[in-house]
Amino acid sequence: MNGPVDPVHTDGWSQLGKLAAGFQPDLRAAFADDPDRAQRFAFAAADLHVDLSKNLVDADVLAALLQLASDVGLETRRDAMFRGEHVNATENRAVLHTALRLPEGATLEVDGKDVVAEVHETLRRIYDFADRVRSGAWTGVTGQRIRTVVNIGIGGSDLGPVMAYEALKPYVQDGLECRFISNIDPTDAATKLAGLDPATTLFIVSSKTFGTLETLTNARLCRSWLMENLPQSERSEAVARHFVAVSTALDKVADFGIDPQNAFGFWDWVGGRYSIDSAIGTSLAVAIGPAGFAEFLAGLHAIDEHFRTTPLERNVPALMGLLNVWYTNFLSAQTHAVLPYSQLLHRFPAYLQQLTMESNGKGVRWDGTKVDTDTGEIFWGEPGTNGQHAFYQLIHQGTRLIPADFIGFANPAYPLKDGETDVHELLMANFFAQTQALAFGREAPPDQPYRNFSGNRPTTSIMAPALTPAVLGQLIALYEHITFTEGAVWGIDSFDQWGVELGKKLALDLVDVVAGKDDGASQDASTRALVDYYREHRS
Ligand SMILES: O=P(O)(O)OC[C@H]1O[C@](O)(CO)[C@@H](O)[C@@H]1O
Repeated sequence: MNGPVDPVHTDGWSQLGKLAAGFQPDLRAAFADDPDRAQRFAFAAADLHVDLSKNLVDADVLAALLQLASDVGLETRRDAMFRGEHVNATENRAVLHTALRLPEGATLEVDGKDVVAEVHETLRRIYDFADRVRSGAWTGVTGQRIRTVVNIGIGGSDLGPVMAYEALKPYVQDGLECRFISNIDPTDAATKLAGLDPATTLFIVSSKTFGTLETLTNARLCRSWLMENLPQSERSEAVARHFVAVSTALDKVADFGIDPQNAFGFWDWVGGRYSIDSAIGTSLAVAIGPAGFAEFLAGLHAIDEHFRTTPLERNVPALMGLLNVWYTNFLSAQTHAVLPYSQLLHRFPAYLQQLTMESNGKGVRWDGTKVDTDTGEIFWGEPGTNGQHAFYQLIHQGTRLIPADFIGFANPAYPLKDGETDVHELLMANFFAQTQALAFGREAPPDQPYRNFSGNRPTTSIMAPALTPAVLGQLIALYEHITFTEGAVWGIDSFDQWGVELGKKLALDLVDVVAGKDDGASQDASTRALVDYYREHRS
């Protein structure tokens, strides 16, 4: 693979630099001068309707962004990813989460193997397992059916499953509940296990590497809890009936004591933060059933096809990724808000934080050369309207530019009425009002400058008919490909995560110091003092 292009030395970049100098956005004028703006900047991608018209963009900026995409070879890199080339250069791996959602019968040979056949073979096993749990055919040691599935995992082995489970709650089978244990803070295991009946609880240990400290510690805590709370006579079969595993390291699964028959594998070409559609989604498949999970995969695939085949000027993930580059590198935006007008998406911003920040928070390009521009947007957010009563003040009147994605649905999951008023309509009126206020502002009397709304604060509105499994899949794939686009422009490897290594190693080095088995003499003075404080105050 050729080395990355330094974007800063491209024609597109220099055009954007010129356009940014003295850039005076005026969305009021832009709409007044161009009656078709709302239509011209509205795009369809599968079931998603995406309105980019309230962004700080005009025809010249758009043309320069598309020039930049061409200069850095965005489409070439995209095609290389879909083909299974080793675009994860620092780990010398293919990047093929898109293969996880290819329909049965498709073929894709990678490193001499048809990966689609393997994907569907694993899906069949997951679906069979999900059916058995859902029907009650899979029982615990006392013969009772499973009522609670506890996913034990962290990072990509947690954030996707919990986000999707929460988002698709209306599709979860009655009488089944999923819980998620991730943090090594023992509070997490203690509170999530509270009130559970071991006889009706099934654990899914989800870890790509099966070597993650948090996950293995929590898995052992749960195993002990199970053993302590089941009658002595039932314990010998307990792990076999109450533990399954998801991993690429099936040998380590066996070492933990889980029967490889009860394990679901996946492949090193699936990155952790791109793995919700692999066996890592097993808890979701159990919760919403194989048909729902298949619909979810089809949604992801629909956006893959859009990204793979649509010309860039209508390609929604590409356009959104390029706009983010415009804001980050040319208009000095420091962060990016994601504001779902759906309570069901309350974990979506947290999910996106790993997807975008672990992918693109890099200071060197994929060939090891140093980047010479900002990379990696800082994503954050909360569901509307809660955010409106918390931090929107800063988005409306603060000094920083914060591009914001608003996500909303025409149909509610719970159509409640307050007397004659449809409450979902109140929610959506807020969505529309906020994007309007941010774009167009309102001028205050000169003696009341604190009431002034400058407007020209950019938003993207993403809408769909309803939050179905397919639409959730589409939203995930949309942001995956936005992330890919930004990484391709910056020339970075969006698929490694070396930045998490050092902290993990130092934590292991400090375990004995914290326990008082090592005097910590080799530690720095601040760390030593903090550990001393901890040890003095620990009762
Ligand atoms: O699935 P695993 O191997 O336990 O890893 C969990 C998470 O840890 C990370 O490697 C970061 O530490 C993530 O990329 C990953 O999703």
